[in-house]
Amino acid sequence: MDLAAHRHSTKLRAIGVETVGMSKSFGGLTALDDVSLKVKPGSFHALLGENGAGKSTLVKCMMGFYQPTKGSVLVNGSEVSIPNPRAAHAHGIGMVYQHFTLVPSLTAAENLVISRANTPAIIDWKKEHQTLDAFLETTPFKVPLDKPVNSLSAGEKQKLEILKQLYLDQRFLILDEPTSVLTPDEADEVLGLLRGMTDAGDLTILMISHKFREVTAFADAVTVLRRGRMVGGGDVANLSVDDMSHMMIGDTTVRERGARETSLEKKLKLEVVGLFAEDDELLPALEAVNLKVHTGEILGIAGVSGNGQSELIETLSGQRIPSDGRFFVDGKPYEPERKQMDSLKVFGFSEEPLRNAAVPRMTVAENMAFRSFDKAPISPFKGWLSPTPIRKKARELISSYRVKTPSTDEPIENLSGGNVQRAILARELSGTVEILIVANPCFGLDFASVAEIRAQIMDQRNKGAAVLLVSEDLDEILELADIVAVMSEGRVSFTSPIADTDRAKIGHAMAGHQS
Ligand SMILES: Nc1ncnc2c1ncn2[C@@H]1O[C@H](COP(=O)(O)OP(=O)(O)OP(=O)(O)O)[C@@H](O)[C@H]1O
Repeated sequence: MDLAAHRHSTKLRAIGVETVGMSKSFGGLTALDDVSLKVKPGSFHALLGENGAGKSTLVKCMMGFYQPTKGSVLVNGSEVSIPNPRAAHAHGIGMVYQHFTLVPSLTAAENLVISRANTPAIIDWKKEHQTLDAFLETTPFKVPLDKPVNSLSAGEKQKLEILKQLYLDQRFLILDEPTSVLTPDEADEVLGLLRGMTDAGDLTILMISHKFREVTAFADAVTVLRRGRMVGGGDVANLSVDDMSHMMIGDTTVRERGARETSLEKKLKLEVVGLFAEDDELLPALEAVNLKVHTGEILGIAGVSGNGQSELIETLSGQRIPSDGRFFVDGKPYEPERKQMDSLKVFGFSEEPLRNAAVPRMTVAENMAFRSFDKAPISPFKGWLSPTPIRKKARELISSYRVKTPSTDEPIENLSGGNVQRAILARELSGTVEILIVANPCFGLDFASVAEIRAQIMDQRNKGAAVLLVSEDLDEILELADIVAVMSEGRVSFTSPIADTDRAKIGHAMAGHQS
């Protein structure tokens, strides 16, 4: 029997990992302060904490991406040295990221085989397939091996990411918000399978999550971080959601969303007619999309990512030229370019704000001033940025949107993901808004920030804004939208007032079934 076949025939068992007194500073900032986390072998452990609490820093230290300032890692009780991710892998510690890392044009089998450090120069595919089949027998995850990855659903891709880690013999998996790209059914399926493997003692999971529902349904233990310190945790069975949220934010009050007001007279505000667009590979991404958004209304676009939503947002915000179709605002033709956006008060919030809507190396204050940088009082003379009003305005926004930053002068790229998002949203929502176009505004945010941002969006709607909300989070659509439209393969496949539909019907349409 060859080595790979032998490896997969001996059943590998879950391993336990601990951090002892782990601290990490970035310059003067202590991101992690004396954290001792114990994840028992075969447990499903959740790591909770608000944005910027230190979760990513902790797991990056465990994975060898960062060297801790102090502290150590134990694997099955023995101290190990993890100078880099390769060393973490050698100790059986692997990580599954929010975003996919597979090669789209290769098959699942090819992706697995090339992921091995010891892939031979000439691959004996017959033998590899036999080994893969034998390996699949040992896991509950089933994925078609011979299809290119780009033809798999998001759920299948996520399963393949996990399979890849198991194939590489990682028996301690760190998952960073693993379900953010999945439909609710896919999320439950993937987490259920993982829970089965932990119960069987084959795997240990450490999952970063902001979703209490997932933590209570699938995790058995939890650790909560706040401002870099471990503030609590224990068995999930002994903790309520209130206990966990209190550990996360202390006595900070969570903003309640205002009621949905219906008194305003509705008027057609934004219309998309016969929109066609291509993606970056020049393949059809949008086909004959028609949408209407009225004043004082939120149109929620649901769908699994990659079904045309990004292209829709990009065409509406002038970042992609449509191949056909027209936009109207107040019944008049609309071109999404800066001048019209300003005069018609169209505001937008794109996905991945650090990449698409910010200049990473510039300061928080400068990034918050972008929208208004060529207008008084920020710039009394064109082209000259006046730092004092920029900082003053930034300080106001930082406090009302609870952006955690050491100062207004910190480069925005040093903020945690959630805080970059809050800074950009603060910038976009701070003026008078008539049309608001937002994509996944709460992606990766902690529950208190989610409540805050959703309240802000509802406020804008109640004040009469027409809101187009693209979201992969069905709970967000159910909570905010007046009308829901589902995008599937570049088309609007389903539309309904939210009151006349439900989670199952929308989920069904998201999965690509015609109803
Ligand atoms: N490379 C870095 N340089 C400077 N500061 C950093 C760096 N990485 C993280 N930080 C800071 O460390 C703190 C912890 O950030 P971290 O990303 O670990 O938080 P998190 O809990 O993962 O947050 P989120 O839920 O938003 O992802 C934050 O204040 C962040 O600004």
